[in-house]
Amino acid sequence: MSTNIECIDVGKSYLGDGIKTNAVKNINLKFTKGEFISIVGPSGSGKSTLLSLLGTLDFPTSGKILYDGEEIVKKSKKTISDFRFEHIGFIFQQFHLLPTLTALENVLSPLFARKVSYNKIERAKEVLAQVGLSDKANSLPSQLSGGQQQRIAIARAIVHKPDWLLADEPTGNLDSETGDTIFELIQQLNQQEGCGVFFVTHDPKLATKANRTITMKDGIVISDKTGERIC
Ligand SMILES: Nc1ncnc2c1ncn2[C@@H]1O[C@H](COP(=O)(O)OP(=O)(O)OP(=O)(O)O)[C@@H](O)[C@H]1O
Repeated sequence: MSTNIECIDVGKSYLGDGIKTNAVKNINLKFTKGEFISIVGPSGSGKSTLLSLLGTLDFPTSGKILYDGEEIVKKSKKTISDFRFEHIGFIFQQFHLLPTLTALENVLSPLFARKVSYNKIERAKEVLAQVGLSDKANSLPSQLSGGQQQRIAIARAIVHKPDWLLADEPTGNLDSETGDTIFELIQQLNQQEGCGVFFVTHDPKLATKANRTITMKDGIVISDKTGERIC
């Protein structure tokens, strides 16, 4: 499955305290597997909402999102969860590592209770090596720096070989030098593993390094630019 994604008139509204917030509106976008897309825009412009819709963590209140022509969120909970396991990896600003598990166990955790065709431990060691942390396999998250914890979170996000890596401000908690290194690592994985990347960021310098930049404001896409990578 190549998992191209198409958003058709996608909208998402939230109802809270009787007030309706239109978090995203009229989104019409197409994404091809392997693309590296940055998503920028002011706080509250709908970036995280769009990312959770693309990741099937939430469902649109209008319009639809097609994955190779299929509308996944209309299917059963199990089908949605299997789809997410097979196709999507997530990383967040807060690393969300399990504090009592070692780095290697954290990387392995998405594979617990899943049947896969490869050796799970070998695969986890392989991705730990890809993020440059083979020597930290037995460390607990508390024994690692912020940048190292984010690397472990990235290894965990790609261990199941997803088609798309969804990154919600993954450099937001890191100093700019570490943030740049994390960005470069994600770029490398995009090229080596062939997984597409959605990279939400507030950092315009990082955003321009992607080959496609989507800018949001007040829930709508105000620009969608594809160009040469600057890096
Ligand atoms: N669960 C929710 N319930 C109600 N309103 C929500 C919910 N999640 C988001 N919103 C609202 O939807 C709008 C878009 O929020 P979203 O988090 O997508 O923006 P963002 O661009 O990611 O912001 P930031 O850069 O601050 O993370 C905001 O007005 C927000 O308050």
